[in-house]
Formats: sequence, C-alpha cells, structure tokens
Amino acid sequence: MGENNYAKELDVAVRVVHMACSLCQRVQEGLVSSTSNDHVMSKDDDSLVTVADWSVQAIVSWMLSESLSNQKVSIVAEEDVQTLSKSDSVGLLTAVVNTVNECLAEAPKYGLQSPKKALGTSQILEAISQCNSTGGRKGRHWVLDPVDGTLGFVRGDQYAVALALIEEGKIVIGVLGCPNYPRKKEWLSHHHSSQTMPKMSDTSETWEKGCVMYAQRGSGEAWMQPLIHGNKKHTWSNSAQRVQVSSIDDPALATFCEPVERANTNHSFSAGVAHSMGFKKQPLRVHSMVKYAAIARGDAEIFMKFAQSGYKEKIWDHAAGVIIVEEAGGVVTDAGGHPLDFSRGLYLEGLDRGIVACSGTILHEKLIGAVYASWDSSNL
Ligand SMILES: Nc1ncnc2c1ncn2[C@@H]1O[C@H](COP(=O)(O)OS(=O)(=O)O)[C@@H](OP(=O)(O)O)[C@H]1O
Ligand SMILES: [Mg+2]
Ligand SMILES: [Mg+2]
Ligand SMILES: [Mg+2]
Repeated sequence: MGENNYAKELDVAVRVVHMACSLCQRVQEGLVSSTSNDHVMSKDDDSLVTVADWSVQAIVSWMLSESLSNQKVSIVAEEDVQTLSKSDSVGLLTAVVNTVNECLAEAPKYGLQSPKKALGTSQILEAISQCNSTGGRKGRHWVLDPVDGTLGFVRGDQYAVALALIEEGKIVIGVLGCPNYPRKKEWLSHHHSSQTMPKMSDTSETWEKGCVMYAQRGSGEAWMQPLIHGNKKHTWSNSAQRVQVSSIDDPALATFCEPVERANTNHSFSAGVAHSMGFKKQPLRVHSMVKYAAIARGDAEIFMKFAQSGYKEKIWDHAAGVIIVEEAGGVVTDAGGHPLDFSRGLYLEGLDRGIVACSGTILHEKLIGAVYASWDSSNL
C-alpha cells in the first residue's frame, strides 16, 4: 500500500473490514433462510439493529485496540449496548458472543491475531461500548458504521461495513466493505427477490460478489479487493485493483443513485432535479454506502440524498464513502457545493440541505445549479 503515515492503520483497517464482511455474510445467510427474526431488534428510534451490527462493532473495536495498542484508540460508532443489555436480550447477547468468537477465531486467515482464548460476554460488551467517542476537531478518531443499510441487510440486499479514520477533523483513511456488490453492475438495480439475477445467498464461486474498497487522503488513488470467499484455505494476499470514477459527463448518459426508502430522502425532489438535469435513466435505488462505492467504481455518476429537514446526517454514514469517491476522482459536497465537515462531532453540522456526490466537476456544477433552481419551486 506504499509508504505513508497511515500504512499500519490502513493495513489493519482493510483486514478487519474483510473479517467483518465475512461475519456479515454468515449472519445474513442465517437471517434470510430463517423464518424467525429474533436476531433483529428495533431500537428506540424504531430503526433496526441485528446481531451483525453489534458483532462487527465488537470485532473492529477489539482488533483496532489490539493491533494499534501503541496509541489510544478513539472510536465513534453507531451502536451501543442499551438494547443488548436488556434482560429479555439474553438470547441475542449469546448470539453476539458466539458470532464474535467465531469470527475472531478466523483472524489468522486475514493475517491478524486471534485472542488467546475466546472473549467473554463482559469483554465483548466492553469492546462495543468503548466505541463511544464523540469525535471532533482534535486528535485521531476512528469512525465506524458496523452495518450501514441495516434494512438492506435484513432484506438480503445491499449493505456496507464502513470504517474511516479522522485526524484533526479531516478524513485520512476510508475502508468500505460491500459484501453483496454484484459482479455485473446491472444487478445493482435488481432487488434480491428478482428472478433474473443469482440469489444474494448464493455463495458459490460461480458468482463472485463483494469487495472491499479503500483509499488514503491525498494519494489520488482508490483500490478494490475481492472478498475472501467460501471455505477455501486462502492465505491473505493483498491483490488490489485500482478504481476510478466514470468519465461520463453527459447527463443523458448518467446514472444517479439515491436511498431506497422515502423516509431517508425526498424522491420527488430528486426526480425534479433529475428532470432539469436531463437524466434519462431511472434512479438506481440502493441501500447503504454501496451508492458511494458505485460512484467510485464508475458504475454510476451521481448520488443525491435530501433527508427531511431536521434530520442530522451522522459522520459514520458518509466518512468512508466520501474519501473513496474523492480519491477515485469524484467530488462530494453538500447541496450548496461546500465540502462536508467531519470535524464537528457525531453529526455533519452546518450541512446545506443534502449531500451530492458526482463523478466529476462538470456534472457537479450542473447538479448544484439544478438543485438551486429546483429548491425554490419545491415545497421541501
Ligand atoms: N430519517 C432519516 N433520514 C435520512 N437518513 C436516515 C434517517 N434515519 C436513518 N437514516 C440513516 O440512513 C442510513 C441508511 O441509508 P440508506 O441510504 O441505506 O437508506 S435506504 O435504506 O436506502 O433508504 C441509516 O444507516 P444504518 O442505520 O447504518 O442502516 C441511517 O443512519
Ligand atoms: Mg442503524
Ligand atoms: Mg448507516
Ligand atoms: Mg449502521
């Protein structure tokens, strides 16, 4: 990964995200094939959380502390142990403990060290709850969304594992695991229930899906690795392929993506923007930061998200995706054209209306203009 200030951090982060992807695949297969949903819970805000969300947070927290123990590890992450510690969550907690230990036992496959003995419940709860940093403009903070797009995850569809490092308020590393990223970009637009694509739960080697992408600030390069698949006795090999944004700058040929759920973005506003831009294609609605991955890989040109006013975007929903798109040659700003500010704590404070990511400056300038023009005439 070249000589740089963050070589060790990036190396550990990429390996641990590979481990997390494997964990998620196993849990997702179980969820999709099971008739009960006792490994999925609702949080106080009615959003979903699963065994995978807590388990990934635990393994990332544990691995970062163990592997980078010469530094104090500050982690800002989505999950806490509130729901998991409730008296009626014993079954869930047992599932998390088993999932975490099963995953950590495989660490040597990824060139990392397993714990000497299986972690106990309290160690795992501690690893999860230690990710309670609030970030900010001083020092180093890891930013983790253990499962982004939990709804997609539960549906057997797209989701991502997102890990970034922020130093003095700036993102310096981003790693994005996309376990269901399809081999053919056309399959991104198919829901998992579609008859025309291989089933998401098909882990055979004939359909190699999934990747881990990563980038480091200022390198001008973004990279992608295939997931380590199946039961093959792989030893870690760091084969990576460079990714770059699309060169399409004609809106008529461009693909734009947006969140699936109406609750998370204003579909009719983005449809108006798309119309005035002259986009011809239907929007690509995909769960999670896989949308950023699609821009970085050149499979789509635009990502727009306009959350309801009053909703504050969280840094873990964007950090890894933003740096990967930028280093792959793209542009990410708020709807006013200003860079996103990751230095103000848990939220993207001061965000102007929404988030736009584009494959290049030509589309970006047009898009910002189209958002301004559409804003006044909309009743957002
Ligand atoms: N009301 C509202 N508005 C906007 N955004 C919200 C809202 N509520 C939640 N979230 C965050 O959206 C994250 C999921 O984004 P997606 O792009 O995957 O959404 S969608 O499922 O495709 O609709 C999701 O991330 P995860 O919780 O990690 O799945 C949330 O952080
Ligand atoms: Mg969530
Ligand atoms: Mg998220
Ligand atoms: Mg999440």
